[in-house]
Amino acid sequence: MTDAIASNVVPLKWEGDRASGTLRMLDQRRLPTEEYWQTLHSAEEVARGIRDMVIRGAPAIGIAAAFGMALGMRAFDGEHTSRALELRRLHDLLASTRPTAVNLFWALERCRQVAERLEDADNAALTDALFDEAERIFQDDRDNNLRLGNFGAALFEGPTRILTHCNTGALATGGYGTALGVIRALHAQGKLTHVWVDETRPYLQGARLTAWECVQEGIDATLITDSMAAHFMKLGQVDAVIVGTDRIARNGDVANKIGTYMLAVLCKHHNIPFYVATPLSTIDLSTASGDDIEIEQRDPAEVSHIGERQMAPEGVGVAHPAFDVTPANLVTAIITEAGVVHPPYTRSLPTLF
Ligand SMILES: CSC[C@@H](O)[C@@H](O)C(=O)COP(=O)(O)O
Repeated sequence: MTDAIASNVVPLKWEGDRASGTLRMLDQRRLPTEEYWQTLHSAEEVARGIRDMVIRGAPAIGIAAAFGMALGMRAFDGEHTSRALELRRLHDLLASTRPTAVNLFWALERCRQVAERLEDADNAALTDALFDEAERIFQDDRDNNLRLGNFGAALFEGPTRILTHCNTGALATGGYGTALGVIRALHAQGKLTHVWVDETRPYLQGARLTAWECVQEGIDATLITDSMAAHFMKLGQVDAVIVGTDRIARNGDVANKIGTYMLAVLCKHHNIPFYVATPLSTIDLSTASGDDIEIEQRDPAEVSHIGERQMAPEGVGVAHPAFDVTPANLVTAIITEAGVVHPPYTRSLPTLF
């Protein structure tokens, strides 16, 4: 796959050799004002990085978890007989970090299969194979994004104004991005007129990260609060909405950043297409519908405060579901590296695999 039009932004990188090297993670909590790379040595540190949102975005979480498994195995010097127990512990540690993004569990399952295949190999060989797998997951995700970006861009003929939500770019993936990957491809093909970037309350992934990626890439973007989307749609200034996803159920229901469902309803009202861009690794055919997807509940302080500053009075109740589920009937099409599928998703999604 060509790298020619890919951005250079990555959420993590390996530094040094496998025996003593470290995982470097770009601390996304400090962007856009500071580019600070954390240095991680262990599975425990990787788990903390995912839980604390140093790294976030469904595919990036999966990639980090795979490196966490490799780092965990590298540190293991026990007997072969206790290895299965240690692998289980590492799996559970990493799986407990965030519940909604299925890529986390998908990547850990790939690592489990590697360990199963190498059951009789020594610890060093298994560690090496887990590093190989983590690198493959990383590289494949980037390649898949480039593919799906081109499939997505082909849906648009002329000058296009896109609205997007949360951060689905290079920072959230192995590189390039899903929804932001389609936007990058449109930009590269000269078809993109403008991007509306939802700030994405309360964690501000749009304002802090998508806006930063657009500026880095020279993409003409305007930051809006989530509540302004309807206004610009009514003015006829949005041609399509493209979002990413943390998990798509078998019936096509889409879990994504809180506020996504609201956009899909607005699109229906304004007769605007609502697209979801995703690698196949985020499609979970084992989950029947969105009702079965666990929605992460995050710290209320992320809603009541902006940074350190308290915005709400003590004593008020605060809710913070980090994701919502958009019903399949509001989704115009799902864009993947294997092509674009349309409703009914119960029929079209399985054809992708
Ligand atoms: C390619 S990223 C798709 C989704 O993971 C993204 O839209 C999103 O909701 C990220 O949520 P986050 O809570 O920042 O991890």
